[in-house]
Amino acid sequence: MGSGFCTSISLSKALIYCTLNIDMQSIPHLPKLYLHTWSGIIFLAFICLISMILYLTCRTKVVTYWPILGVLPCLIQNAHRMHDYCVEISNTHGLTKLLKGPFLEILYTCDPRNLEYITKTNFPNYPKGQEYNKAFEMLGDGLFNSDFDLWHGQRKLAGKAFASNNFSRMVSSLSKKVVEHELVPLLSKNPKCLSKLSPENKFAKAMDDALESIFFRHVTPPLWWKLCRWLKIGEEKKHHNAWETIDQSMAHYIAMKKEELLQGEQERSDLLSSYIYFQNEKQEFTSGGDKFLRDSVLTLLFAARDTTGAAMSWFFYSVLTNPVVEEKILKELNKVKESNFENEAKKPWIFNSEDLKGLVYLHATCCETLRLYPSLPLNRKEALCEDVLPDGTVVRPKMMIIMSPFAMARMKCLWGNECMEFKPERWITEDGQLSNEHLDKFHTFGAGPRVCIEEAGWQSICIEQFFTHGV
Ligand code: HEM
Repeated sequence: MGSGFCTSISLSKALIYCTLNIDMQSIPHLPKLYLHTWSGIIFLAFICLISMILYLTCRTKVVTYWPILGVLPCLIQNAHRMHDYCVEISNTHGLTKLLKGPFLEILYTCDPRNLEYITKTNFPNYPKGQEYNKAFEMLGDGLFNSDFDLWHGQRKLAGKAFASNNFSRMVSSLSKKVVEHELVPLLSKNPKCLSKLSPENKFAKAMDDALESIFFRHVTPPLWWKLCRWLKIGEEKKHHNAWETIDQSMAHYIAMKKEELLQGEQERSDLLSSYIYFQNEKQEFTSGGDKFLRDSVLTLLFAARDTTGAAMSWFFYSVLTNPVVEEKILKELNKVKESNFENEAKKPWIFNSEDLKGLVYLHATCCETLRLYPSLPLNRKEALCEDVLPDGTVVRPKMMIIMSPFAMARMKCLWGNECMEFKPERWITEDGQLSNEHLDKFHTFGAGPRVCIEEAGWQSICIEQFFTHGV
């Protein structure tokens, strides 16, 4: 090493002499300077070589541990394709993998036994956690973003609001009205109405921006996004602006609804009215004035809006790209049409939730859509105390746990060799009934005490909103 180093110095001296034709001995301190320059170049070359080796290994290996940085470079490199990356991790490293970086310890899992244990069996040990709460700070103290007693109180209130008969009646009739008087005419007159040229809805855009920036908060180190928030740059600038717009709109809706209720214009059927009623009744956890109303209703909007939108988009995509499935659904719907619609000539036929009850193939198609394209592809929890998961993995306090229903759906060991295929038939038993065989590995709605509040009723609400036939 020493002699090689000296040789390279002499060679370089000769090279410079030949090229520049300078008498190097005539320049004072030159050998010392060369020595510094060359050791610097060699050091840089060494760093480049190591980085290249690590880069190539990182490209071919799914999870690589870099010195000091741990898995951080791999996470950053794959942030834009996080869901596919989870599938790759599971296919190469197994259903559960510990990922470590500076100030970062993530336990990634898509093992159904672990998910069941975390969300149900030992639920109290796995709250969403402080870092999750900070990432979703925009939702305030709403149900989605709270833990422990506050969550319990909010969950009870939301349960009461959803259980009201007025609410389900209102959703049912409003959905039908929207389809009949707005969606169908819009689609018939202007098939490009959903293009980017449609007029911008400020509130909708703010909700999109907010969700996108919150996603980035989940996949970047907390210190980094907090610094960006402080500087109001990049995704955090978007977040800040979205927050302002959302707050203005929410304040407007709340004031409008209070006014309507004061005038006695409306019965208490929507969720905001229910929350105002709970507050007037001084029920537990409802103090906090308009902030309580804003946090509760914004949470429901966040929880319902994109989950349903994504599910419906993937549903139509899957049906359109699988003509055999489409044919089978139309066959089922035609039977309902024949028995329910006296005046066949009157199009479009708009089905309501009652009409769609008992349509096994349609239900199976929805389940298959939500299996392959879960609206919440990643879910996150934080461990309180040390624990051991059913697969033997040791969990340490404060460890971040990332669960991936998206990856779970793509595991051959769980769903068989045809796991990637869109096959509603897997949800139907031999005697034509809906099968509950797969429910233990179907975590699209979560499970346990924090299972999606709409889990039971989602199908009736969503399908009714969009299902039209004969347009
Ligand atoms: C296809 C549609 C939907 C899917 C796939 C879905 C999925 C989920 C998932 C995975 C969770 C998280 C469970 C957890 O943290 O462990 C959740 C929670 C929640 N969902 Fe949904 N959801 C859907 C639609 C809706 C709708 C329409 C509403 C309300 C109108 C809603 C309200 C909520 C609420 C309030 C929570 C929080 C529950 C809690 O933390 O206790 N969801 N949902």
